[in-house]
Amino acid sequence: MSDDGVPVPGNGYRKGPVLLRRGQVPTTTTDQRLLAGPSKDTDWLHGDPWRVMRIQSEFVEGFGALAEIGKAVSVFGSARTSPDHPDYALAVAVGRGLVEAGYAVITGGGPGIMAGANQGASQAGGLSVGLGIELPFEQGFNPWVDLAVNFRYFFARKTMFVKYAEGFIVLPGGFGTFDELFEALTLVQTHKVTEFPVVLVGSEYWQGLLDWLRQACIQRGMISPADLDLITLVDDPDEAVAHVVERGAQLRAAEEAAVREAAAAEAQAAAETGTRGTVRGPRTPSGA
Ligand SMILES: CC(C)=CCNc1ncnc2c1ncn2[C@@H]1O[C@H](COP(=O)(O)O)[C@@H](O)[C@H]1O
Repeated sequence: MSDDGVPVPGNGYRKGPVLLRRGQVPTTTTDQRLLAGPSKDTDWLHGDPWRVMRIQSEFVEGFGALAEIGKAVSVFGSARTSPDHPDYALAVAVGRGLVEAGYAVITGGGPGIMAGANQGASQAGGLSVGLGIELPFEQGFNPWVDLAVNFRYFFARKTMFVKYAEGFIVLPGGFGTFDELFEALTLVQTHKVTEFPVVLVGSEYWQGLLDWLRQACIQRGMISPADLDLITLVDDPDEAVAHVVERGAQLRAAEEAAVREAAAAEAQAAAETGTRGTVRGPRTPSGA
C-alpha cells in the first residue's frame, strides 16, 4: 500500500519520507492529482522529480544491457584523433589485443580513439561496446560499436564504465579523457572500488603529466608517492593489454583469497558456536 499522502492525526501529513505540517499540507492527494484529467500544464515534464525518473531509467537500462557482457576493459582517448594518426592504430591494436585476451571492449562509442578501439575489438570478433552520450552536437555511434547504449547523463554513463570494467586503458586525449582517468584514480585512491589497473599508452604524450604529478603534486603533499603507483605507463599496445591481464589476475586472486579467508573464518565461528551449543545440550530433531 502506498504511504503517499497519509494524514498523521495531530502530527501533520506524511508523503513517503516527507512530513508536511501547517501550510505545507496539500489540499489534494497525490492519487487525486495523478488521476485528474489531462491538463494543459506540462511543467511537471521538465521538473526535477520527473528528471529523477529518467536518471533512474538510465541506470536500469544500462545495468540491464551490460550485466552479461562478461570480462571487459574500458578504453578512453580523444574524440578528435583522425583514423590516419598513429594513435588510432594504437587504439585498434589495443582493442584487438583485449579481445584476443578474452575481454570485451567498452568505449564512449564516439569517433577518434573510441572508434579505433571498437574497430580492433569488432574486427577481432569480440564484443565491442559503446556507451554514448547525448551532446548538443549529435555525433552518433561509430560504425564499429556492436552493442550501443546511449546516455543523457554523464554520471550514469561513467558508473557503467567503472562497474563493468576490470581495468582502464587510456590513450592520448583531452579534457574528457582526463576526466575519465582522474575519476578512476580517485575511486581507487579513496577505496570506492577495488584497485584495478590503469594503464596510460604513449609516453611521449603522458610523461609530462606524470612528471608534473611527481614534481608539483607530490612535493606539495597533494597526493602521496604511492598514489602514482596506481598508474602504469607503456608505449606498446600489447604491453598495455598484458598489464591489464596480469594485474587483473593478481587482483582477482587476492579477492578470491579474501573471500575464502572470510568463509573459513565464518565456518570456524559457526563450528565454535556449534561446539558450545552441544555443551549446552542436544538439539531437538526439528532443529528448534
Ligand atoms: C569531436 C567531438 C568533440 C565529439 C564528441 N563525441 C563524443 N562521443 C562520445 N564520447 C565522448 C565524446 N567526446 C568526449 N567523449 C568522452 O570523453 C573522452 C574523450 O574526450 P576528449 O576528446 O579527450 O576530450 C572519451 O573517452 C569519451 O568517453
